[in-house]
Amino acid sequence: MPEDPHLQGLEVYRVGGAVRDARLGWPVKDTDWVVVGTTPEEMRRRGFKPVGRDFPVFLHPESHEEFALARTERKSGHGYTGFEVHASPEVSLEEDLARRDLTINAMAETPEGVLVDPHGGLADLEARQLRHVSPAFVEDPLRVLRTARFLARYAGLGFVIAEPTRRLMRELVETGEISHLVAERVWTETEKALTEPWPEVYFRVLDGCGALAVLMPELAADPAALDEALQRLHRLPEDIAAEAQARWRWARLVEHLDDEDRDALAGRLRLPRAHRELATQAARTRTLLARVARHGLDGARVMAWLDGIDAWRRSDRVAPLISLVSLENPALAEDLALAWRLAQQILPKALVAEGYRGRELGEELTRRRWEAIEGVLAATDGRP
Ligand SMILES: Nc1ccn([C@@H]2O[C@H](COP(=O)(O)OP(=O)(O)OP(=O)(O)O)[C@@H](O)[C@H]2O)c(=O)n1
Repeated sequence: MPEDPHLQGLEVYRVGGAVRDARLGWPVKDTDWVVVGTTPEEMRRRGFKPVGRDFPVFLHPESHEEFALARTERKSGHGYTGFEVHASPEVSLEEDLARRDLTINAMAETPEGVLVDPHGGLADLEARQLRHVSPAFVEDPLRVLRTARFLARYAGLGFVIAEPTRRLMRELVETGEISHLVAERVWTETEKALTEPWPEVYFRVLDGCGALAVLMPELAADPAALDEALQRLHRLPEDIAAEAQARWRWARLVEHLDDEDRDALAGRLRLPRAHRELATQAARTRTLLARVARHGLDGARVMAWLDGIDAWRRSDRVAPLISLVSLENPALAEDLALAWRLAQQILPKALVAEGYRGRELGEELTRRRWEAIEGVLAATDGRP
């Protein structure tokens, strides 16, 4: 790096997550840099590509790593828009580090690897403490969620949130500041948290400081149900794609809510449609499990479930949901798989060939599928 011609004569420091994670022995995702003592014009002249909307950030012409000009930030209102950014060649590295959220995120390092650590980040890293840098922590309520998310990532390493920081988090809730967060920021942070190794920790931290009751009141309303939901986060169907993990975890988190509460929550957070749909499917599957446990298995319940998850049009949905069922009731999962396989073989095309049309076609299709399912259930002894 020191001999990189694009950086010749520039004062640059590695900052943030890269410095932290390297020292933790955690995989370093991408490296962010701070540049001190220069101007946007000079960065462009060196071939850096400006990308920042709200503050001056540039992409390196070759490595494409992010280089931000040192800046200070001051709160000037509620929420995200309420920030005054000041970037100029006079802003020092120390000033830039002082605006950051947690001490472990406020360390910098020269290209040669010399640590600059004015806030005791390394000591906190070693003591496993998430601690705020300064009282300015309260200037951005998103930091409550970020701190919860970092704990969801590092809890297994023994990290805790320092008590004074917990106090500031509660303060951000009590002053109502947390309620100014826009849905998009809340969901972005929550979705990231759902991909962390200990996602349940995120929700426990938010619940503990009162933020969950403000941001996701449907989840906070019933502590016992929340507790169970958090335990479910690690119980997912087999073989789901990595990109689907957050969606599945979310679905498991909210599957116990009634339709109205689940919709209200999804609406408040402006969830993407795929998340809403999967949550509904998980809820329908939960209903099926409960009905079968109470009343036993019959064709009507299986049909209601298949209709409820829109299985006939979206057959790809069925296998993962059956996998979900098998976590709780493997015998039922086997019956469902067989019933579904047979019912799926009954095709509209064949009925058309027999002369069925329109409404009669639909009714006959349902009747035969039902029959196929009943046939399977009668033949298996898996009925509770
Ligand atoms: N509300 C915020 C957002 C970001 N930061 C600072 O900006 C840095 C970069 O933010 P981001 O890329 O979101 O976090 P990382 O620490 O790099 O973590 P991740 O591993 O999740 O990317 C953080 O380290 C932190 O110092 C902050 O102080 N307050």
